[in-house]
Amino acid sequence: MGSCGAVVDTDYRENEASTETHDQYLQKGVRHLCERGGLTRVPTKYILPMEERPNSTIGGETNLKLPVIDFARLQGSSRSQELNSLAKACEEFGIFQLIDHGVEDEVILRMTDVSRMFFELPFDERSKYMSKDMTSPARYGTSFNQNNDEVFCWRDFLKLNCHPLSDTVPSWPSSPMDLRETVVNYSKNTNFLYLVLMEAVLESLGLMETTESGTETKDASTNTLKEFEEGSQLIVVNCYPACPEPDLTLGMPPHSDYGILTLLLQDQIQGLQIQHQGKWMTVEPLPNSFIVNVGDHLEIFSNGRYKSVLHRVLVNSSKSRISVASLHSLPFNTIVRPSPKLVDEANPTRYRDTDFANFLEYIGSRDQRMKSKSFLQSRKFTIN
Ligand SMILES: O=C(O)CCC(=O)C(=O)O
Ligand SMILES: [Fe+2]
Repeated sequence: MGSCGAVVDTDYRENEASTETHDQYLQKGVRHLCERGGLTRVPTKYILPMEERPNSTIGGETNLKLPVIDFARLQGSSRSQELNSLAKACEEFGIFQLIDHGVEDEVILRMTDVSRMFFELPFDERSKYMSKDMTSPARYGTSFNQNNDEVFCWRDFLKLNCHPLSDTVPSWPSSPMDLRETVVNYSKNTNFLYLVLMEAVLESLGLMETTESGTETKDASTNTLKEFEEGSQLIVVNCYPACPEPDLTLGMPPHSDYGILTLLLQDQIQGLQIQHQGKWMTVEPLPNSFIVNVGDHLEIFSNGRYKSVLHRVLVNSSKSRISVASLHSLPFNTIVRPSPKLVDEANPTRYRDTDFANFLEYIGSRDQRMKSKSFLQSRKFTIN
């Protein structure tokens, strides 16, 4: 471990003016670190303690075929069957693959292309968007929570706030030239999928009212659906450069996503793992699909019936990997609590009321690597 630090420290001293500390150098991100070429070891800052390394934890070898939900069937005559599968997937896995989603190949292809091109820009161009402000409409950064992370993870990101688009887009990167148009288009498509999925989620939880004639009405759920429509959307483009020592580090530490649902687009390079029945399992990429995660807020809203999924990202020594996560949440100032219809004597409220401010406070307070699902744990009552 010591010699590894020394190798990179030498590299760093040659490269940078002496006023910059090694830590400040690493704050510029993994791509910046790799760009000079010839990196043969990972810097000490990225080396996880033995017990947190990818191969030291249980599982990891096994590939997992996730439950598959067919978006087209969800809207056709097989809806009730598909709703059952949706409920089962959210209860048992907290994650599924969404196929037949109707988003055009062109929209997806352009999104992955523009993402790759952004990370290939010169560092000075990317760094214009570096910011410590978590609410900034465009934020380039590295690791998970680079201000607090004791050990860094092997990932750079670009986070684009999509709500409301008319306010936020002008602050997004103007380079690559078609980034804004491409992300707007992509975000509208994923937001549409999200809203249709949420209607299905509400129905699968028994929260849609039915009239006497048997036709569905949204009346009782109108307010809830409206809140979802007015919710926030954050596009996170993740870049995991090839890593010289992938067994020592992670692209992302174990975490659950804090919002309602995440729609994830990954390329064909493996890396995502979920924890299932106590074991880390690798998610096999399925072409033309989105991966959909249950987030902490949906676990709370469903009073624990649907489970947010713990996941992490492995890196590899030969290929750079790109993923695009679209995180959907309720509006920032909304209090998230279990739906009253899912609370009764047999199922008392399991979670404290929570909002975005609680989350920000929590995330700012500790090293993310140690937290896993503990934000959610901190919102749990310990009565049962
Ligand atoms: O890159 C991936 O596969 C997962 C990304 C992720 O978990 C996230 O952005 O929250
Ligand atoms: Fe995630």
